[in-house]
Amino acid sequence: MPKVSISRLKNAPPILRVAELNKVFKSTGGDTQALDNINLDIEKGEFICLLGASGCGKSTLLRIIAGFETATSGEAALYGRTIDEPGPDRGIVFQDYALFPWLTVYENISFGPRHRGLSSEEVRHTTEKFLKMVGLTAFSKHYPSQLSGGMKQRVAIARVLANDTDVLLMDEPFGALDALTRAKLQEELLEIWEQTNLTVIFVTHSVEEAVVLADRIVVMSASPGRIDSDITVELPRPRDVSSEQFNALRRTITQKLSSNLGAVRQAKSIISD
Ligand SMILES: Nc1ncnc2c1ncn2[C@@H]1O[C@H](COP(=O)(O)OP(=O)(O)OP(=O)(O)O)[C@@H](O)[C@H]1O
Repeated sequence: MPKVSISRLKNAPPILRVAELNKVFKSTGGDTQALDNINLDIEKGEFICLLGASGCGKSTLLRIIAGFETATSGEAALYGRTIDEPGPDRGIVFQDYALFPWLTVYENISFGPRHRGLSSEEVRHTTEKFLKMVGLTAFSKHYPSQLSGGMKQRVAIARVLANDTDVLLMDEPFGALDALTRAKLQEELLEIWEQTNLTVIFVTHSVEEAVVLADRIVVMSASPGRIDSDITVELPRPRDVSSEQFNALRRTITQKLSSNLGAVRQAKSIISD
């Protein structure tokens, strides 16, 4: 029995709209067009993976949605409001955890709720709820340096969840983890996603990770960063990585990425000739 049917997404209102968005980085070495005319509508509750080769602009797009970076033209809007700064409606999880090393696990997670002005009872309730959700209740008094990579990433996820965020932005969050821990955290993330109303935008290089996780895979191509294709994943959950359908989709997407890479190499060689 699939845990989540993608039918739960039908008719959900779009909450995030990226429209005609361009990003050019100017530097003394020349301009880099990181993103070229990106258009993307994301519905509430969707799990989107941004997938593409290094340099295709995945992180730049995520950082613009997070409000850390501004578009050169076009816009990203959440609930109809242009994003021009970070906000509590979006939380970001990076590959390198970005925890406060001087705070315990409990204090890292309770930091947001305390600064939101919740009562001490609400802070305790929220912190304990998310500690439990990520399976770290027994480690609440540990410091980040006393945790494994997987545990640190669980704390980072719990910290974002405790901020009562709507959109969870994840930039290759499991990229530094070993294969087994990565698979476990993917499973846990999907469980959390099912228990909450979160919209997830997840950046990855890994085709397999995207096919395991996503409702939609947005495949990007580089130089400049563009959306190459937007693929709805109809496979039931939990997904069987050894199934024929899983592998057929993985192959199709890998071929797309390879042909994108080939086109970029060809374009670069024409430019440099
Ligand atoms: N602050 C910056 N200044 C100048 N150029 C930048 C800056 N940030 C990114 N770029 C350039 O923009 C392009 C897209 O970079 P970005 O990091 O978004 O790609 P990515 O797909 O996330 O890559 P990776 O998978 O390697 O992290 C690259 O050519 C990169 O060199």
